[in-house]
Amino acid sequence: MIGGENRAPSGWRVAVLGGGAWGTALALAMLRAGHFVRLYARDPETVAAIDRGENPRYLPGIAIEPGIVATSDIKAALDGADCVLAVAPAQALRAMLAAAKDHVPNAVPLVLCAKGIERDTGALLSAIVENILPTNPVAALSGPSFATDVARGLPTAVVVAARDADLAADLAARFSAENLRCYSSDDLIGVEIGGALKNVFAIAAGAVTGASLGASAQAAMVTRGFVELRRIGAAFGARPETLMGLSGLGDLLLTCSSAQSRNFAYGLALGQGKPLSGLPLAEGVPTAAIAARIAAERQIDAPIITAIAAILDGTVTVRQAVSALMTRPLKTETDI
Ligand SMILES: NC(=O)C1=CN([C@@H]2O[C@H](COP(=O)(O)OP(=O)(O)OC[C@H]3O[C@@H](n4cnc5c(N)ncnc54)[C@H](OP(=O)(O)O)[C@@H]3O)[C@@H](O)[C@H]2O)C=CC1
Ligand SMILES: O=C(CO)COP(=O)(O)O
Repeated sequence: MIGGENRAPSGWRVAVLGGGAWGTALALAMLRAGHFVRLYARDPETVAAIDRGENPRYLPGIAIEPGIVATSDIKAALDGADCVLAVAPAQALRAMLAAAKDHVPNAVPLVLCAKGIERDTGALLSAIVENILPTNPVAALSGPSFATDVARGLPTAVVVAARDADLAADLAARFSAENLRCYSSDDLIGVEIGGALKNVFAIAAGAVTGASLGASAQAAMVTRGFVELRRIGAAFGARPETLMGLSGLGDLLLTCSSAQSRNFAYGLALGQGKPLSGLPLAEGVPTAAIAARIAAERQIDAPIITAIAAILDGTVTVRQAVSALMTRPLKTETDI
């Protein structure tokens, strides 16, 4: 725990639900911030590996320092927790919360750490929490942060959002440590939308690179993609300045420019015409489909999202999508 008068006292019992790359990295981050950490991984092999000081399936080559109590018993993980971090993939959140529901202590904050929109329902993840755990305040942690960077203790900045600004500030203070700087926000929806939609554009950026369309096309796609992100954000009530921040522009910059991003890597394979099966989690795949549906239903102009969804469902090729995007009617740039 580092000093500074805006830092709250530490020593919470933090339950981290999800033993993948991000759950493991956040468990380490919480440990370094001075908390008592229990990590729930449903796979006993992951638990055994973390006990040995590694998570080779999800964080190969990274040493897991001692102190995290790993368990595949979700009840034990949640017993007496002061705070819960939900770190399963977005499409698995509902199932994981259903398993956790009876064991989450009343009124403790539930912090969403996944980035996505539920594909079947169009629900934002906060709505799923509010539905399953109505007495637990919901927060979201998002921003440009590769699990490997955080696990290695490299300097990283994220944003922690909750509707209650005081709760967001308290969580941000408690989670911050020497190399994890947490900003706070009361724009929960804005932070969620930024994190969810950037994954779709990271796939698009990978596809542009994979199809060798050039750096100019890449910059155009990211810029116009950001316009679409802001349009959809506005439709959900997100504040524009939130989307200009870490969860939104910040995460777009990171994941649209690095093959370290699994979404970018997925798009790269797509653009190169390589097989997609067996690739790691790419949250942008289900989110593209539901974001395209939301845009169509709400009559939001989102041609890049729509194109990515069509490429992913095999309706059009990358080249056909690019051609369609380039021949759309001309317009003023400031029409957002
Ligand atoms: N990796 C990163 O750099 C970052 C990831 N995120 C976000 O965090 C979320 C999780 O990503 P990440 O950890 O990287 O994904 P991984 O693919 O690395 O791990 C997913 C984990 O979730 C577990 N899981 C899946 N379904 C369930 C379920 N129903 N109940 C309990 N556990 C389940 C998996 O368990 P099992 O092994 O048994 O399948 C696995 O441990 C995503 O939304 C991602 O966008 C956000 C910021 C950074
Ligand atoms: O969200 C992330 C970094 O902020 C991780 O991105 P990927 O899931 O694309 O690897």
